Amino acid sequence: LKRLSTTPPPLQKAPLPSPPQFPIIGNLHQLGLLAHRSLHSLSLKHGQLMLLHFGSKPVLVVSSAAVAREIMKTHDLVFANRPRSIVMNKLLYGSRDVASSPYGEYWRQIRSLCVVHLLSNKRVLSFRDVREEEMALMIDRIKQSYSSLSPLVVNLTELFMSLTNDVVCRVALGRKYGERRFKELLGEFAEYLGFFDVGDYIPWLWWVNKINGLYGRMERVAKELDDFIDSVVEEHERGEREGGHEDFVDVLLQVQRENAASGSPIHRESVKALILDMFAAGTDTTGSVLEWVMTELLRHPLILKKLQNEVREIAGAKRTITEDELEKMPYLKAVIKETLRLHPPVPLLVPRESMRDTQVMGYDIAARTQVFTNVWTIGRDPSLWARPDEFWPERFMDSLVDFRGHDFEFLPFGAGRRGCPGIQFAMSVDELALANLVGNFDFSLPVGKELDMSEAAGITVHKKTPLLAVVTPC
Ligand code: HEM
Repeated sequence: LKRLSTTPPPLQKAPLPSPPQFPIIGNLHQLGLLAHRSLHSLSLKHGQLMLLHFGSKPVLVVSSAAVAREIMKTHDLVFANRPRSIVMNKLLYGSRDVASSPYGEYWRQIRSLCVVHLLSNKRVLSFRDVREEEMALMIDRIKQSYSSLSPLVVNLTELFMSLTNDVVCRVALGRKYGERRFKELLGEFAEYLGFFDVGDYIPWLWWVNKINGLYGRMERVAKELDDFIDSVVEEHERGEREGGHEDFVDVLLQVQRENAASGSPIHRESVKALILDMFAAGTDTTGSVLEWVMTELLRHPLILKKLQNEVREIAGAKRTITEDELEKMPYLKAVIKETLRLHPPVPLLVPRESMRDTQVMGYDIAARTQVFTNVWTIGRDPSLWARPDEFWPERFMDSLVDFRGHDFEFLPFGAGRRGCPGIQFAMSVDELALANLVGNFDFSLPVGKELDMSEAAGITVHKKTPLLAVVTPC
């Protein structure tokens, strides 16, 4: 028999956590420079469904239409969650927005508010004159800078970002806010949104970005943006806004009043988070489509010519294209689709997370596995697309394939419950801008300039270098 000891055994030191197997990275896109491209190479080697480990987190990488269908259709509910993110919590009022909110009753309410009141077809149509005015301003600005004495080189990247920002500003806040600091803040905000935070994957390293000051910088940006949006909301509440359109803040305040009366109040922070979501999800993405479409058209002058013929024939001598006329421009729509296939603005979609253990294509997938769907790779899959790497809009002319989330080989806006609710909004801006640009101007590359096709890092993928073109009124 062993004698029972009354003295407690010495405390065992807890084993130190083993060093991370995964390199500590600052930005998702440094995961082999550009994530969607490096994940593409990995999937060529390892297949269309890969399970990686980012620190302590299992991460599923989907690179085929068949697996995407399993995730976003067959098991859409299981994968309807978004992973928790320290960055989103800091920037978006504890993830009270639609895009980063975890799946559940709150998300259902706020998404429905967004879909029914802000982004419905009827509401998008009601902003038609805002879009048409902004297009006319853009065209005038270019024409006024033109002189027949020297070629006019336009920074199209800048032009498109300012266009989409102005449209979203007017629609969401009621007027344009051109102040430099506001634009800088939105720029920093967008940059932080794409940040790959090591603390989300290796929890015991949560302090790294606190110590290096990054969280502090994010909190300052979030606070400044909050002060700004607060002042805009207060201005609306005091009824100080001059005339004009009913904007998103008006709509949300109205819904807030109605809900308060019926006993289910909407918090002020939810209103502000939704407004910020419109900027976060709507400006960069919509601008990126225009940037890539013009890049491809500069590379393919015959396609540009064919598009100009279609647009100019319908516009006639007046040149200004209205939204009604877009319906008569199937080639324009095909050109935009082809751009979205080759250059999806959000190539890995917004990450999702499984809510319980499940099976995908016969493999066991644990609860809380994060999912990246590489729609960039799927859009170039040679088993689904003829001449996959070629910019060939004709492929869409007699095809029913569309980007609304039913065709899993073409998912630039995602699909299922968490699919993008802003498709109508984005397409109405992109189609009108493209038609007016190619209707009014000829485009060529500046002499001696090569087209740089490289992509910059970020959750939304832009060109690495700004797109410059010689623009000549016709
Ligand atoms: C060409 C432009 C755009 C592209 C390519 C795009 C793409 C996407 C993608 C890939 C997602 C995630 C889908 C998923 O998880 O399955 C998403 C979500 C979202 N988008 Fe867009 N988007 C665009 C424009 C817009 C616009 C203009 C708005 C609003 C003004 C918007 C609002 C949202 C919101 C609120 C979500 C979150 C949905 C949720 O989590 O329930 N997007 N978008």
